[in-house]
Amino acid sequence: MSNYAERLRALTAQRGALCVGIDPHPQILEAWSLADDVKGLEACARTVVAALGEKAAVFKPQSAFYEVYGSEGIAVLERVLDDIRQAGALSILDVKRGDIGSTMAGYARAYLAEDSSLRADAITLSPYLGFESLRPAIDLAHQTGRGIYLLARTSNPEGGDVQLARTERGTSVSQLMVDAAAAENERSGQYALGLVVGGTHADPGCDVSAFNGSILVPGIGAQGGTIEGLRGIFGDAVDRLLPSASRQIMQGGPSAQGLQDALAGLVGR
Ligand SMILES: O=C(O)c1cc(=O)[nH]c(=O)n1[C@@H]1O[C@H](COP(=O)(O)O)[C@@H](O)[C@H]1O
Repeated sequence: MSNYAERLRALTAQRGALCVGIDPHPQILEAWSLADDVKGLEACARTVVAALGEKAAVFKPQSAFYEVYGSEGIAVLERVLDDIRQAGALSILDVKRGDIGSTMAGYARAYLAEDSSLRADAITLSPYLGFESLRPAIDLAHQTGRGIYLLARTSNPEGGDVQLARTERGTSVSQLMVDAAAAENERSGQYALGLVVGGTHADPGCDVSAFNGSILVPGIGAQGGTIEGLRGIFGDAVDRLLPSASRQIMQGGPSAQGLQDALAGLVGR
């Protein structure tokens, strides 16, 4: 069985390194003339995968927009994750979970176990209860060949309050996470751990030049980040980036052509 890092490398080589966020905001539903209900949610999310499923390497549904509609919204999320699998693409389920280890084991089973209906190829996790609190998820990801993206430096302006704080040794909190993830990748040899570093900061405040996994870069488009700006921010690490845009692509819909043009506008740059 190939692991997440290997699958990601193979697929981005074929389809380009871009992640399509599937965030059916109420404003997107309205712009697509869909009702703000579970039927509108399903039509919106599954239209994105139908139009782009064989063109993009990675899709990232944001769980919040599905959870809003309760159990029926979660059922839609399961079908969207299945559509992504059927299209031969990879899924990153954006759940940003983080909890004490014993609870983390539950989240890990929900998203990373082979027999879970909500399984994804990778998930986003928050390491701010301590890197080691994520151990059950890290171990399960290694067992099932899945991936984890750790929030290191988020795209939002408030993130710096915590992530740029310095320890008594002068290292930023985000750098601690970068270094912990890199060490875990070296130890396991699976490179299952990636980072989330927003594409919205001229200086992200952590050095990822020696990082050995994938770097998810949200914030492209609606939050002001650009593909052209990535080399200036990330230097040579640009080859390990997985830029991600949600609204910028979904605003191209609902037509398949409009979505494909929006995707091509980002990948082609
Ligand atoms: O983990 C994420 O994907 C994420 C981390 C981060 O630092 N910033 C960030 O915007 N995101 C997510 O990326 C998506 C960004 O959406 P757009 O701004 O529409 O492209 C949302 O689903 C956010 O929750």
